[in-house]
Parts: sequence; C-alpha cells; structure tokens
Amino acid sequence: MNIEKSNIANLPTKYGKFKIRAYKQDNQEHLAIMSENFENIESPYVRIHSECLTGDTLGSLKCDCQNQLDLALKFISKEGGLVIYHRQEGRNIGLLNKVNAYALQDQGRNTIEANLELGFGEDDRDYSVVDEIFKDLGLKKIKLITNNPEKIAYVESLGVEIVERIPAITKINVHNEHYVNTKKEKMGHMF
Ligand SMILES: Nc1nc2c(ncn2[C@@H]2O[C@H](COP(=O)(O)OP(=O)(O)OP(=O)(O)O)[C@@H](O)[C@H]2O)c(=O)[nH]1
Ligand SMILES: [Zn+2]
Repeated sequence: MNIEKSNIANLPTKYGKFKIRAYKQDNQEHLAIMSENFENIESPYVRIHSECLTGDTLGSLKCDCQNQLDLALKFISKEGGLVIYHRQEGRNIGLLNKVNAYALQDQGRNTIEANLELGFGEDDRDYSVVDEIFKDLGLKKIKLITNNPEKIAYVESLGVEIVERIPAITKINVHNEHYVNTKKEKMGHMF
C-alpha cells in the first residue's frame, strides 16, 4: 500500500493548540490531529472521525457528526490524544452518492436502504489507513471514543489494545432521531 505523509505542523484552533500530519493513500487524504502533549501519553484518547461535509462543515441536523467532532476535539485538547479525520465521506460512497442517498431518504428510505438501493453496501468504509497512522505514531494502547462496534473490532484486529471505550453520544434532535435509531437497531451501535 502506497502511503505518503506530510511533515508535522502546528494548528492553533478554538479548541486549543494541536499538531497535524496529513496522509495520502491512493486519492484520499486524511489527517491526524494530535494534542500538544500527545507523545508523552501512554494510552492516548483516540477518535476515528469519518468525514461528513454536510454535518461537520454545514451543521446538518440529519446526523450527529458535527456534535461528535466537536466533542472529540474538546475532549482531546483537554485530556490528550488524537483525532483521525478519516476522509471517507458518506461511509465511503462519496458526496454525490450520499446526496442521492439523502434524496431517497426524503422519500422514506432509511440510511441503510438508501445505500443498498444505490448499489452500495450499508457501510463501505476501509480503515487500512488507520493501521498506517497508528504504526507511524507508535500507538499500541488507546482509549477509543466511539459507539461503533466495527471500529472497535478493526482496532483490536491490529493488535492495538483498547484500555477503555468512551461513548460518542451527543444530543438527539427531531431530524437525526431516525438516523441514530437505525444505527442502534440495524448497525449495532452502542447508544
Ligand atoms: N451513505 C450515507 N452516509 C452517511 C449518512 N449519514 C451519515 N453518513 C456518513 O456516515 C459517516 C459517519 O458514520 P456514523 O455511522 O454516523 O458513525 P460512526 O463513525 O460509524 O460511529 P461513531 O464512531 O460511533 O461515531 C460519515 O462518513 C458520514 O458522512 C447517510 O445517510 N448515508
Ligand atoms: Zn454526518
């Protein structure tokens, strides 16, 4: 697998000061966002955040992504650790297909049915770049912030120990209630 990585740069944010390194795998570019004390922590907090332009950037209420990213950046800035901004939009079907999936959801399909109707799997994410980032940053033991059992299974399959799981639970609203319930009922997410 061909991975290119950047140098490490400073990124001051409204959450605090971070260090960032970009990684390029095929045509996808990802980001490791590290707290300043990251290197001195034995078991850092880690959030693998899947890109959601509509949520993260536009503040869409259809999902819980922006609130989860906000929670993770605040938490990691305070407690120390790493956010991997994993740029696989729409569970890796891309933005155009995700908008088509949203159009099907406007007609009553749930998030899984919409993906399947468009010819995709319910979740097409590939986490292999996470393995590369963990190796690059020397991570062996982490505290993982997630509700998603697939992310837990993937990290464990790398031989990286999860010493604690921190739920990524944020406020439910009338627009994302159905989405969050589908994740819980059909995708096994732990709410
Ligand atoms: N295809 C598709 N992707 C979506 C939809 N809503 C959100 N996403 C994408 O789903 C990803 C976020 O996944 P989630 O299932 O919400 O959460 P997760 O990352 O698996 O789990 P946590 O770690 O617990 O947050 C992002 O890439 C979003 O762009 C949707 O309706 N259809
Ligand atoms: Zn989202």
